[in-house]
Amino acid sequence: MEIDKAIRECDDRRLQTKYNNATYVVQRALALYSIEEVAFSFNGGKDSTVLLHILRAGYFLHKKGQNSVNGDLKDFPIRTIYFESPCAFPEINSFTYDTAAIYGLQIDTISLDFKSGLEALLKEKPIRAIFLGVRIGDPTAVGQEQFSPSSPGWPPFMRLNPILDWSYRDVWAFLLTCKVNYCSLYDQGYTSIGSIYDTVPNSLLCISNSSNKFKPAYLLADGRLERAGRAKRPSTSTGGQIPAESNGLTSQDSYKNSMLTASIIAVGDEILFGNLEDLLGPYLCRKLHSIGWSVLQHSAVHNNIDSVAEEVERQKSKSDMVFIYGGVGPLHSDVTIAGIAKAFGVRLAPDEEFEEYLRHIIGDQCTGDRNEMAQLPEGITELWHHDKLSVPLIKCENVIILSATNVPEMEKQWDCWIELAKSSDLLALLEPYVSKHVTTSLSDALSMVRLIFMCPSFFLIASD
Ligand SMILES: Cc1cc2nc3c(=O)[nH]c(=O)nc-3n(C[C@H](O)[C@H](O)[C@H](O)COP(=O)(O)O)c2cc1C
Ligand SMILES: Nc1ncnc2c1ncn2[C@@H]1O[C@H](COP(=O)(O)OP(=O)(O)OP(=O)(O)O)[C@@H](O)[C@H]1O
Ligand SMILES: [Mg+2]
Repeated sequence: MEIDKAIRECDDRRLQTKYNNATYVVQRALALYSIEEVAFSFNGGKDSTVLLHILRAGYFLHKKGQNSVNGDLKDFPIRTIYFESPCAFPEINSFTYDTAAIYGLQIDTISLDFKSGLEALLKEKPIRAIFLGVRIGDPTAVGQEQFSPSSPGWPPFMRLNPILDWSYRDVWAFLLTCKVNYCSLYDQGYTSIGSIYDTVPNSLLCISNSSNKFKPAYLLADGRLERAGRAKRPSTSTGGQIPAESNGLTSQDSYKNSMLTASIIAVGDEILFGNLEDLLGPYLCRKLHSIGWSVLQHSAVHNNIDSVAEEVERQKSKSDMVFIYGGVGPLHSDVTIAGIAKAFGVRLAPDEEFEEYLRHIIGDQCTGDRNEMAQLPEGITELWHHDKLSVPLIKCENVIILSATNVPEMEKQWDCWIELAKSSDLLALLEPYVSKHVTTSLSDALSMVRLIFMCPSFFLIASD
């Protein structure tokens, strides 16, 4: 079988592992469901083209176990569904039908929306599971596993996502290594294809001396920018810009003129054993105080997922912002990020954008098929990039993760954080604050306390 052969003969270990895992998912699904009970959702896009060949290879390997296989191009009995739309690119339509003809796909074309179309299909056919080319990083992938039941409100079926953990880079490595056809739009600078109304070529591939000539999609160096050619929808991903609604604080107005609160969490056994003097916590306390924030608590916890999770869970609801440092790195004992994911009840998932930053630092020294440091809490993570930082600051809702291990590094990260916060709506919250001293002739301390409670803003006044 040509796909299986091409992957086994290539020398890309990462691709081989991704391929083995994906075809394994296909084989397990085919062991669980009969051929009549599965369907393949194919739309001619690059991810579903990868999936087509993974399914062909997975089916071949499944049948090989039963000694009843010929590996022919047209040996593909899985029902294929295509939701046709008048808004689709003609190139996508023709590629879909041409591919169906080459590989003998039995295509059911559906002209309804996804949900109604699936409802009608499932009434008519015994389908129980559908293969999709969804990948982590797609807006619809959040919370999905390789086997994910359809969402509440959708007809009941299993979503099968064999290439869920593939990156943009993996997709192109596969298509080019296997030398299979893909839709011609990808050679014209399109990197992710939606409808004709929301998709243009990716401007990052524009050939500099020409406004309408683009390089092919596989030359996009940073997979995180795959959707740069898609019309913007509300999203948590920032691409270096900080969205107004994402400062992690609940309501701006309620904070105006009142004191913002922070908690600081240090993670590290060495601090608790007394082997290391913690200089970073006091530094952060001073910095927070200098911008008028009140530090409610500064705690230290063990390098252990549950200790981090419990402390983050406590502090994130108590304070406006939580700053956490220590336990961020490549060691097995570095569990801060896993603890934060646990505190928010989300899983760790590969973050393609973060992986690209790490790749630039580690370069070719990066071995293996998965960079564990690029696993970040799914659906709640924003990367705040600053030119002075080699990797961005990581923000999970109102928790800021600082990877500094010494004061000069912390100073740099703090300065960058302040600058980035100023460029977002956090600016209003970082307005200079004025501390005023009063002298009173009131004789007893109790009267002084009363005065503080009656007009606190006199003691802490925002500049406006
Ligand atoms: C076969 C199939 C099954 C789907 N199942 C679900 C589902 O269970 N829950 C859901 O919210 N969306 C489901 N969707 C919709 C997708 O999540 C998503 O909205 C769709 O692929 C459009 O993506 P786009 O807006 O990026 O083009 C399904 C789509 C397809 C084609
Ligand atoms: N119109 C459709 N008909 C059938 N399946 C679809 C359709 N739209 C999306 N899908 C399914 O959802 C998956 C994810 O869609 P998505 O647009 O992210 O990927 P793609 O179209 O394969 O590639 P690209 O990201 O380049 O557009 C597809 O691989 C396919 O399985
Ligand atoms: Mg698409």
